[in-house]
Amino acid sequence: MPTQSTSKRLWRDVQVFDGLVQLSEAMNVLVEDGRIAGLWPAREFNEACAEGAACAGRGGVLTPGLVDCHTHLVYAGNRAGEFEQRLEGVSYEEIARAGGGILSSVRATRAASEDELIAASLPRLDALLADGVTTVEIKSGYGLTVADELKMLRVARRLGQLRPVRVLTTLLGAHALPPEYAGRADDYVSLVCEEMIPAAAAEGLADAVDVFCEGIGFSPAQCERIYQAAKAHGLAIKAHAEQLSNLGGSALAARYGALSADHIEYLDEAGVRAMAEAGTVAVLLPGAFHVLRETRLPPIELLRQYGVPMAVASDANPGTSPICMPTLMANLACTLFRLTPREALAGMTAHGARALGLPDLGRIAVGAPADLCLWDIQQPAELAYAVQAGRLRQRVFKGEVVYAR
Ligand SMILES: N=CN[C@@H](CCC(=O)O)C(=O)O
Ligand SMILES: [Zn+2]
Repeated sequence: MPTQSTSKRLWRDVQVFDGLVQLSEAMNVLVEDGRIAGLWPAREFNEACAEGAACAGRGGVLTPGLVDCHTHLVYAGNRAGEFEQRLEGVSYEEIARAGGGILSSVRATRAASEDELIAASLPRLDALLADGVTTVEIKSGYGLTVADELKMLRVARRLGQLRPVRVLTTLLGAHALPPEYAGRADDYVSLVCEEMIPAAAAEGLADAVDVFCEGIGFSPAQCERIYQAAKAHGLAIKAHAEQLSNLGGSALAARYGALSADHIEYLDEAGVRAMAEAGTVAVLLPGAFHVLRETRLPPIELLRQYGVPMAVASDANPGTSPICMPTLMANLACTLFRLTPREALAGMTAHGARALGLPDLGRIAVGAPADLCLWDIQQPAELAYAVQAGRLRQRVFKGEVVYAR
């Protein structure tokens, strides 16, 4: 893995997408001590500004490192068989109610050791990194016992030590009702609130708590109990909401100050308004929409009207989105959801970072952490336009060039 030793580096004559917009002319970008120290139009650039800086790259498009703010990267096994069933007309919900779906991945993940989960998950993480990711959120949710959920979170933390990437972890104990609690969902929610959340918080294993608020998941009342426990332990809140039906899960999450409500195909105007008022980010997951062959579109125009920031993420998981390519998500966000390429890229940078409570990330601005990608393309929109691996020339993490070719 090539690295450079100087801490002062200069990228020259690059087109810049700053996380929200494309800058109007070619720029020079100076990085020092892991942060962006200067940003000048290339034509105005004065060598004295960057004295002592090594030239790290010239030409191409510089973007913030991509932020994949919603993944289920850690799991064992796969669900290719269910993919075939769904193609034959069996629905995701029917498979779940028959004990497959998430519970199928739970069986495989419970049976796997931490090392086995690392071995299974690293290639997926590497695929994200090869496509420009510098920050990734990883959820638990395939353990559904205290020990197995903590195991997943530990694996997620270890992945962040094995590769130059920032990993945020989210406890998703309320992903599905484990079979041993059949008919006793409230008791399982008590386990999540009284044992899982306190244990994850005490061990520093979770940055946030998520729920699956859905008919095949948990009711709004059950989710609310989980949010109260998360808040009591100082953890941020997220929601899988309005994916298959409208239960008002996004508005509930917003009332608890959630960082994000994710999926949201069935979100209504009241939910959009609640999110706008709370500053809750809408996380769009076009991979799951595509794989489930969903037809109900998220309310993109309403989200725009109310000024709700829209993030875009891979939702990499074995069931609804077995896809580890964020730039493909940018393409699907445009083709399926009609986002503009600029919106899709903001969704994978500035707004993705905001969905993780990290507003300094995902930007190219003086003072921001220097997580960057240099791409061999002419203009930023190409990242959403073409689906093509191998365009990443450099990946920069905390000011270090951690990948170069
Ligand atoms: N909707 C719930 N959770 C995941 C899917 C998990 C699975 O099917 O394994 C999602 O984000 O789509
Ligand atoms: Zn998810």
